[in-house]
This record gives sequence, structure tokens and C-alpha cells, in this order.
Amino acid sequence: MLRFISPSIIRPLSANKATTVRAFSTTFISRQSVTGTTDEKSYTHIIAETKGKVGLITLNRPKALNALCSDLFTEVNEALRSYDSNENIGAVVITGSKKAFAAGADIKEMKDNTFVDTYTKNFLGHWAEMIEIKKPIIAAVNGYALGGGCEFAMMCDIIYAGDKAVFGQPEIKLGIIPGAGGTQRLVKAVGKSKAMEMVLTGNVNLNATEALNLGLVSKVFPADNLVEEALKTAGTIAEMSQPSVQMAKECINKSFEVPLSAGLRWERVFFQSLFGTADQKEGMNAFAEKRAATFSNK
Ligand SMILES: CCC/C=C/C(=O)SCCNC(=O)CCNC(=O)[C@H](O)C(C)(C)COP(=O)([O-])OP(=O)([O-])OC[C@H]1O[C@@H](n2cnc3c(N)ncnc32)[C@H](O)[C@@H]1OP(=O)([O-])[O-]
Repeated sequence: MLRFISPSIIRPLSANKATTVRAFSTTFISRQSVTGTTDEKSYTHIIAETKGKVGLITLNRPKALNALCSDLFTEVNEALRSYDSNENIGAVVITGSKKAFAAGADIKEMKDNTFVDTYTKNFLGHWAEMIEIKKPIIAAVNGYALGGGCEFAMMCDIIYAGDKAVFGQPEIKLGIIPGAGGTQRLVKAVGKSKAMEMVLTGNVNLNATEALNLGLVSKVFPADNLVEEALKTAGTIAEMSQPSVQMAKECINKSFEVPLSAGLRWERVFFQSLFGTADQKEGMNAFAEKRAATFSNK
């Protein structure tokens, strides 16, 4: 069985202990998952596999159109963290079915919740854990990405869409509002007016072409090729130097959080720090010697 040791368990330990635990954890996971295509850990609501250097998570609640029940998201987080700590994995793809990436948070699960429960137990707070993942995540969206499904896709780093994808924020029709970034990330992706239209009416959905034209997704593929194309891009990313990849992801995400001057400073310091890596020497020497670089992630 694939084991995972949570970073929150590692963090409070002393530096030496943390290193030891992480090394043990990584070794154990890689032994299980490098060579095969399916991790031995089996989940109830997702399928987690490895494809070369890429982790592939397939949401698997077909009868509920991959409605994001709490347990499903817990499993996604667990799989993501295990990929994050696996030194043989360089990127992750998350996908759903042809009909639905995810039709939203699970309405039936939450319909009887009270305010006090949702507030004191931080309902759906665990969704945000995936923001801590250092490795790039590509959402490969076929079919419906509605409500929390659209927000989930936007929590990923790149979104590719199948040609029949539908993005929408219908929460207003349920008497609620988006609760996992639909009023924040969507605005940054498609602009205020379109985000307002989508969130306030609940009826204005984006098809794949519209999502592409507005910048919500970066590429559209025929539905049948979508996952393969996402895996190809993830595979390309996974071949790059991982410190560079992870710092680039962190810098781009910082641009959403901080003023330009702070973001530029952040970028400069990361850029400079990469001159302390063997991969920077390898990458630049390989260019000068007219050969392909082989990165060691050191
Ligand atoms: C993160 C914080 C904030 C987020 C909030 C949200 O996301 S709020 C949510 C925002 N999202 C929405 O409001 C979208 C809600 N969904 C829809 O509007 C439609 O399902 C559809 C248009 C996506 C597809 O229509 P279609 O006629 O092709 O298919 P169908 O309708 O027959 O569904 C098949 C089965 O899936 C079930 N199921 C589906 N979605 C959910 C769900 N979210 N939950 C639970 N179950 C769901 C559905 O009940 C049915 O089960 P049954 O009866 O067989 O046991």
C-alpha cells in the first residue's frame, strides 16, 4: 500500500528529523509507483495512477457526475500530497469523465448543513490544501465544470478543455454563492463583467471556445485526445529541472497575491538562487555544447 506522511506531520519536527522522515516517505512511495501505471493505494472516489513522471488523478463518481463530496476532496488531497513528495513525479494531471469534470460541490451532502456547522467546522476548508502543492497541476476538463467543479479547475495551474467542456458558476440558483474562488479567480481569468454575469445569473456558461478566447483555458482539444495532450504537457514539464519548475509556479502564483514590486523582487531572488543549482550549470553548459540538458533536480 502506498503510504503518505503529511507535511503537517513533518513540519513541527526538527530539521534533521524532518529530513529523515521525508527521505523514508519518498523512498517508500517511489518503490511502489515508479515502474507501474497504477499506484497500489486504492481510493473510493478517485483513481490515482502514475504515467512515467506524471501523476494522473481521475475523479470517479460517475453516477453523481463527479460531484465533489467531502471524502472525494480528501482523497484528491491525499493523492496530490503523495505525488508531491515522490521525487519521481514532476507534474500532475487531474481529469474527470467525458460527461463531467465535476458538476460542483455535492449538493445532497451539504443541503442540510447549518451556518454554525459550516463555520465552526470550516466546511470545505480542506479544498484549499491543494494550493500548497508545489508541483504543477493540469486540469483536463471534459464536460461539465460547474460551481465547485469550475473552481477546482481554477485551483489547478493550467486548464486544458475538451471541445464539449462547459464552465459555469450556478451557485446563485441554489441560494448560495461560489465558495472556493469563483468570485476571485474567475474575475482574474475572464474579467469582471463576464464573471459578474456568470456568478449573478448562474445561467451564463462558457463553452470551450469561449473559455479559450477569454483566457480561462489555455488549449482546447477533441474530447478523446484531451487527457493524452494534458499528459504530454505534464510530461514535458516533468523533464525540466524541478527546482526551477516549482519556483516558477510559486512566482506566478505570487503575482495574484502581492504588488508588482514585491512580485518582481520575489522573482529576482528565486532567479538568482537558481545559480546555486547543478541544473543551472547543466542547462547552460548543454546549450553552449549544443546538446540536450539532463537535469538532476539538484
Ligand atoms: C466549493 C464551494 C461552493 C460550491 C458550491 C457548488 O458547487 S453547488 C453545485 C453547483 N452545481 C450545480 O448546481 C450543478 C448541478 N447539476 C446539474 O445541474 C445537472 O446535474 C447537470 C446540468 C450538470 C447535468 O444534468 P443531467 O440531466 O445530464 O444529469 P442529472 O441532473 O440527472 O445528474 C445525474 C446525477 O448526478 C447528480 N448530481 C449532479 N450534480 C450534482 C451535484 N452538484 N451534487 C450532487 N449530485 C449531483 C444528480 O442528482 C443525479 O443523481 P440521481 O438523481 O441520478 O441520483
